[in-house]
Amino acid sequence: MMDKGITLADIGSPRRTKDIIQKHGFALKKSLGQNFLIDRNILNKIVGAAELDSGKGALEIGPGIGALTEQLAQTAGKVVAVEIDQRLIPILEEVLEPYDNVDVVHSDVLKVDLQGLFAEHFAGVEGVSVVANLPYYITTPIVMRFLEEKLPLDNIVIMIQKEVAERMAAKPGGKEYGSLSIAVQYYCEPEMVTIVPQTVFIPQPNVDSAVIRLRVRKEPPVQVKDESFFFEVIRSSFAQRRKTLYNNLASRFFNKETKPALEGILTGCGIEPSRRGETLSLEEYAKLSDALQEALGGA
Ligand SMILES: C[S@@+](CC[C@H](N)C(=O)[O-])C[C@H]1O[C@@H](n2cnc3c(N)ncnc32)[C@H](O)[C@@H]1O
Repeated sequence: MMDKGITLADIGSPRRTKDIIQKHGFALKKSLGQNFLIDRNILNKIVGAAELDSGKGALEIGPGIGALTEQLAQTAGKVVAVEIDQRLIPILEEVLEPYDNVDVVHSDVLKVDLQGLFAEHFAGVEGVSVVANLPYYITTPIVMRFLEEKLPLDNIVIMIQKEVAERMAAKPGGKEYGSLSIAVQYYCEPEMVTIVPQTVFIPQPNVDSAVIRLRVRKEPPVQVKDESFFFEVIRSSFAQRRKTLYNNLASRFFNKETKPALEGILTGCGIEPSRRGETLSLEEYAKLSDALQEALGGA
């Protein structure tokens, strides 16, 4: 396939990326996390991890100049790319012109009506995955928005800062394990796909990156009576990492008079009060959240 004399499937090559940027006089904005991918091997790994086929859809966040979008368009049945930067819209329309299965939406992914977007663009599609080289400054709010809205997703395959990927995949006991690990693992099964060197971007970021696949669960692995209280308990348990679980929970949920009950609640769940939040498993948090809620009169 040819596009004005240029071979397709190469937006992500260093040469073509530079040509597109130069032709449009585009100045990359650091504040929007604009580090564009210029490595075919990494692009292939991202797309491969999303397990797409011609019946499936891909939602890309932040297409930039379309390097990943083009690979997705060649693999998925339908691609929707949400880009915040108005200056990139005409560029995307031009470079993606040969593909009739791509819709570019000019919007902020944190504000766009995701349910409406799914209904409008993915009707009749068998399964949708989020696939993105994310703007790192808002990785966590983006991922949490997709998970909390309970969109019908198969996978979330994202390039993110390596440390954040490690936190998402962390198991109890280590220093990376925290409220992000638990929230992500409640909704998904995380799996590291690959570590990515800084040299595959223009311009190069100051941090190391990783691609992670979050396979979205059909059902959470634990049942809780009240999801929002469960997450509140988790956040409170990590409020001050040096404090014990007992002290963190006491400052959030108890006063002087009610505090003596906490020890019994914890031991009743088989949890030593002197443990720290980072040692508890998802199952233990589920048990603790239900017991605390009952004791506090919320059940
Ligand atoms: C790391 S770049 C990735 C560009 C391209 N996908 C690639 O891999 O080369 C992040 C992209 O996200 C866009 N972006 C930043 N904040 C956004 C937001 N809130 N909503 C949608 N797009 C956003 C940026 O303008 C940029 O195009």
